[in-house]
Amino acid sequence: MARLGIHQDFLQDLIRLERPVQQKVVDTILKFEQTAHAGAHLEKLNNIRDERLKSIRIDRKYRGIVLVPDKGDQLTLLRVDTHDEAYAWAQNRRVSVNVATGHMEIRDEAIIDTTIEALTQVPTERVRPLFEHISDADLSRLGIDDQIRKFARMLTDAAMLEALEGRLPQIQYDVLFGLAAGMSPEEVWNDVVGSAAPERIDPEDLAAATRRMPDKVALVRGPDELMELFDKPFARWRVYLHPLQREAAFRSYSGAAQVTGGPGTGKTVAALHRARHLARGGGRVLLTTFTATLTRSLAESLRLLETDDEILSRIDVLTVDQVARRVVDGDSGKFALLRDDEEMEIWRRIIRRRDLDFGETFLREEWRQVVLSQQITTSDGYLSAHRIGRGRRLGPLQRAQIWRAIAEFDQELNDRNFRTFETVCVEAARLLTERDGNAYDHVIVDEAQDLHPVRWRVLRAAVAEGPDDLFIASDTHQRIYDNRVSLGSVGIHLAGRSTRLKINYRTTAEILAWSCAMLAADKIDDLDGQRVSLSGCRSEVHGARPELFGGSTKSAELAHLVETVQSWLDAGVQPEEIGIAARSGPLAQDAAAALTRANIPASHLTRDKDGAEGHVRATTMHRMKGLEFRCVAVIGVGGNQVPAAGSITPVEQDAPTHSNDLQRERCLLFVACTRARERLQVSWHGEPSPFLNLASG
Ligand SMILES: Nc1ncnc2c1ncn2[C@@H]1O[C@H](COP(=O)(O)OP(=O)(O)OP(=O)(O)O)[C@@H](O)[C@H]1O
Repeated sequence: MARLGIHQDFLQDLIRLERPVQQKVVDTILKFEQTAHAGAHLEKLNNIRDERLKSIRIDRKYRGIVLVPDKGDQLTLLRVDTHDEAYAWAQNRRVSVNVATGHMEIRDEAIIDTTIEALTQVPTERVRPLFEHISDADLSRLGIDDQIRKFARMLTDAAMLEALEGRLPQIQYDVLFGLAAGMSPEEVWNDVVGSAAPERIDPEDLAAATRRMPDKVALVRGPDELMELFDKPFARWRVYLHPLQREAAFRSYSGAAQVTGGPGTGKTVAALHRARHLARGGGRVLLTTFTATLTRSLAESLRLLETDDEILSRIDVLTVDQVARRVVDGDSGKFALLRDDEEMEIWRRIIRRRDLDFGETFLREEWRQVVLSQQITTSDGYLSAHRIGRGRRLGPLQRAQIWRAIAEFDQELNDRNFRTFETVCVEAARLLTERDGNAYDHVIVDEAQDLHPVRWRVLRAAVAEGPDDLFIASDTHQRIYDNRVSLGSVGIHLAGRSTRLKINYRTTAEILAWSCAMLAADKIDDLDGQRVSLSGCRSEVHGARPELFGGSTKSAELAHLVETVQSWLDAGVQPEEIGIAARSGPLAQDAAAALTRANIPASHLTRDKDGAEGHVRATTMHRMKGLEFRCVAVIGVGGNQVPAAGSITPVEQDAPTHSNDLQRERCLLFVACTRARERLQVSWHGEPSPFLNLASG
């Protein structure tokens, strides 16, 4: 029986159609699938360049254009439009197989032919061809076919290429664009084409080409699923998975495995599919991450993916702290959990009592990052400990002083039955290790780059070492807290079981490139200690460049913000599709207040308060993690605010920590900027932040 696949680009068009037309498309697809002889519904088109394009009747007014490959029984719906528009579209198009990627691609052959014809008439003797330095062999290797090569050889500047954007096959356009921008063929291969095609490519075999791109063409499991896709267009990830996402999510691993990749490359999506896959296999699954806000959004997404309550009941979506708390609560009765400010007060008291020459933040971080991280329990252990990443050198006398302060802190917690999240985790890891039987069969960790070693130990102890035990999604370019870990040191060994995702589905190529440039000089390792870079992370969607604005005062900046938000609303963006990020909570609050004063509904998102429906959301850069918006304004990116002075260790006190702090602040700005799907505005008042590349906005 023939089946009809749906091309993603077509879905985007369909979302704009009226509801009754959408319903008729669904009915047509259903009818099509129920008929043994697919050809019964398809009509031949006249005056067509590509005979494999046929038409399907939706109703009196609308037609669909379907690709019918020469062999195979999967047809693909490429477009739905009014009768005349659909026919005009099909008449000019040709579908082909890209010989580098093996994917199906579509071009407006008519306009490319006309352009070549027009360029033939233009005398070019004195102008250098744009791709003079690139050989034919390189162009072919990068998947440029005869027609596009002929066109490319006539170009003398990049604007001529850009004029045909959307008309050339997308990958071939991106290849030429990269070369025109000065990238070498090798760089273009890595960045645009990606990994080599998995098998020998037959340029005539469209059926195989379609199968190779499940993230673009998908079979939908029935009319309900299709209708839901129209309702929730941003939930397309439930159906369209890239082959690498599919592999990461559904593969069986002999031990712990990880998925990495730049922002928006679908790591969370892979983690969600994996959670469902393992739960469907009967396992008890923990899906976890580091903040409650993130678990709320994971739980919501999971409910989009899986509706069967029985399967859902096998998946716990909890922060690591919640897991630890459950274990400890069940075992040791009531205790008081210290708030951050209460903990700092205890450290301050100890410093006063002992007349120490260290600040409370330094002592607390020494305790967290050296003592707890390395599970140090004796003064000798601390005297000989490596203090990697802590910078400031300490002599034996200072170490002895610090150790006594830490012992006093421990004592006070014990005497008063106080705990911090870290000590709860330490206890939970111990209890889980002592217990017979593990809490879970599989643990899946999202945003893993931000977990402290004590939390990793809880996770390690919650699942027995073995096949499919831990699945870790992370991007160390997005580390926004100070927690660094090498997985080996907490008993997690990946042994090369790692998948790197490269296609960004969230952000436009323009926003992504601008944001990635901010981290270009940073040296960043992954959780397994391997150097990683963002090169190769790309987006296939193009849009406006980020806008930059500097105001002379804070009120001028906020006034500009109000204007920008109003212009986005006027263009049809819904208020809840707009996010405002600031380095500090008070500035986010001021932004929400300025918008409200201008009669734009806005709320300030905090730890306990999600934004109201129908409101623009303003929050801190930290809280932006895990969110995404069509339009994002990152505000207050001034020299005095980003990096935040209070978060940077002075260079003269500790140079390595100073540069770690700067990197973390850059990553934070990077995270905020990469939450934008379509539009990004970055603004400041006074001097701009040194992190901003003002030339490239
Ligand atoms: N295969 C896909 N097809 C379409 N959209 C996708 C696909 N995979 C992911 N997306 C969409 O891309 C966006 C980013 O996905 P996701 O949050 O999983 O990325 P991420 O790598 O976890 O991002 P980050 O690291 O920035 O938090 C989401 O809107 C998601 O719906």
